[in-house]
Amino acid sequence: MPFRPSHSLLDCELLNLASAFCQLQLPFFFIPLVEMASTTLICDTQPWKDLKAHTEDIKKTHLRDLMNDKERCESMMVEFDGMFLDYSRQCATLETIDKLYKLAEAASLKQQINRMYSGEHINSTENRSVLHVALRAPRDAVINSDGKNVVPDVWNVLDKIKDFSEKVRNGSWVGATGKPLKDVIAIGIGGSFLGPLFVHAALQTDPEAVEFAKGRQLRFLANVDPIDVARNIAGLNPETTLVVVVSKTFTTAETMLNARTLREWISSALGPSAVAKHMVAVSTNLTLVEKFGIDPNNAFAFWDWVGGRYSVCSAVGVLPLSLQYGFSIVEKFLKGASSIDEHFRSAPFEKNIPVLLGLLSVWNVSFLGYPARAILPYSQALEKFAPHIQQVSMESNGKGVSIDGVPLPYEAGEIDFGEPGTNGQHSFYQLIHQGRVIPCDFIGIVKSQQPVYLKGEVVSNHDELMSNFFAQPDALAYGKTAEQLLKENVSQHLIPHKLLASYEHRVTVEGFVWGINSFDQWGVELGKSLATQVRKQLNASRTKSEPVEGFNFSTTTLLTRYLQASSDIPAEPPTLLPRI
Ligand SMILES: O=P(O)(O)OC[C@H]1O[C@](O)(CO)[C@@H](O)[C@@H]1O
Repeated sequence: MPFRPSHSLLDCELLNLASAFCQLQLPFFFIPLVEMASTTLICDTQPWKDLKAHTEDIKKTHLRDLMNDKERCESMMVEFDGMFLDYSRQCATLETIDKLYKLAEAASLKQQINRMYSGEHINSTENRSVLHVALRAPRDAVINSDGKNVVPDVWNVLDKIKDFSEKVRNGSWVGATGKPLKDVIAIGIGGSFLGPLFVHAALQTDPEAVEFAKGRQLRFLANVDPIDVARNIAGLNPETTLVVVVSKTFTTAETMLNARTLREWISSALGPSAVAKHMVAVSTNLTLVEKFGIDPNNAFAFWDWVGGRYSVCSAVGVLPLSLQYGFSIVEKFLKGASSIDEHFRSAPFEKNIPVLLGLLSVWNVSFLGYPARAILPYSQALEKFAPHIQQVSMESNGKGVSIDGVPLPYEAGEIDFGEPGTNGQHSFYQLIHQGRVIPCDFIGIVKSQQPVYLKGEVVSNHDELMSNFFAQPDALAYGKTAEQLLKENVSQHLIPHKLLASYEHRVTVEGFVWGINSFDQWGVELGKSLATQVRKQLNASRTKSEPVEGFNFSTTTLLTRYLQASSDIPAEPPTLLPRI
């Protein structure tokens, strides 16, 4: 069982030292013991073996030569609904692509896609359907889970969001002191934060969306670090602020402590009864929503068949974004995602953008041995795309066992990172150019929403940006690998969801081929469990001066020093809120 060495640097002025401690985690701690099935792993199939052998041929070719083959390059270009994918800079020949289609067949990829759309419980370890596609389905669509068409429920919530967000925006829903609620703080973490933040960042530069957002602020509170609370409430008035608590489970420690902190912020300013007008919730767990003190009528539901990291098209993203930009803008991007869903479901693999992206990821990771992937949008509006896809991809496919619980003899998952171009060129591109081979996704936008032309300049500012978008892949092509996604002049607020849906399905394709469950996340439970143990220890040490015990030597040493250095914190401090 492989150890996952990690290290953290606890360098805190309170401790006047920089000390690192290493802990070895056993990543399979929480995998539920499932019946070891005798299913064949994909690596035991002939197409996998053929691709392994083919790798030797590929290593003898040079991308420079492949790029000179016009017919090859032309056949590696695909477009759909304003997206143009050029994957000719991949270290692959037409024979490679054919072999990948055979691998897809061996993985029953088409059948698995069909099973997902038909609502089968493909998330077998949690016994759930996987139907985030239903969140953006047209009102008259029929998508079943457990024999029930879920689309009417989806639209009941969307209609409720439309109604509520319009009331808040037009001032017919006001706060406890009768003032309109012009600012929103959305509390959530992981999938309850990263997707909505990505879309918000993209819409902030869209002139139409900006017009709708005039006079309003939307902020996101994710980290339990009180600095994040302070930053979020800085300059805001509780009288004109609406807090949206976003949590699929309504149990996530960070989110619930932040929710209690902001409930205190509101109550201490406006009285306890103000919570009813200043706090609403998004969750699947309406019982815990009510127990927290939020009226269930002010809760916006979603369902277990929506994974947290796939939930941006549920009330998780739609509510905060509708409050900020209006439901009509949000409804448009749901349509963008839905268009990709239909494409993914029905397009033949050779024209199917998410399938091609997913198969090429498997090729890079499992055959060429390139575990990392750089996501490089040449658009500052997409600055939060890579952080969102990090969770979608790495929490989905960062697995070590097959969906049947069989330890994998190959690595699954990709190490995703990225920054907008051209910023990355002045940061980590040197390593990609001359250090390691890292497959790159270059994403370009044809028309900027913010055109700037200066007299006397050779090109517009957007063309300056795009000069790099076109240059970098060629600079890398000689020896490295890159894909290019060119977004045509679709309006900005359609792009986030076409990209988002394309990458959601890309990750799904990878998981289907690797034979893993991309829709559970048992691996993160260990950390939550250990944090609970430390939390209890800190409380016992601070309130009853109990010595640190039950931890390994390193953690005991650091915890003891932390407690000593922060011993001036009173055991029972008064309620303290940020001072900013
Ligand atoms: O929406 P919740 O239930 O608060 O969970 C937040 C996040 O925590 C995780 O469960 C673990 O990181 C994610 O899958 C999820 O998006």
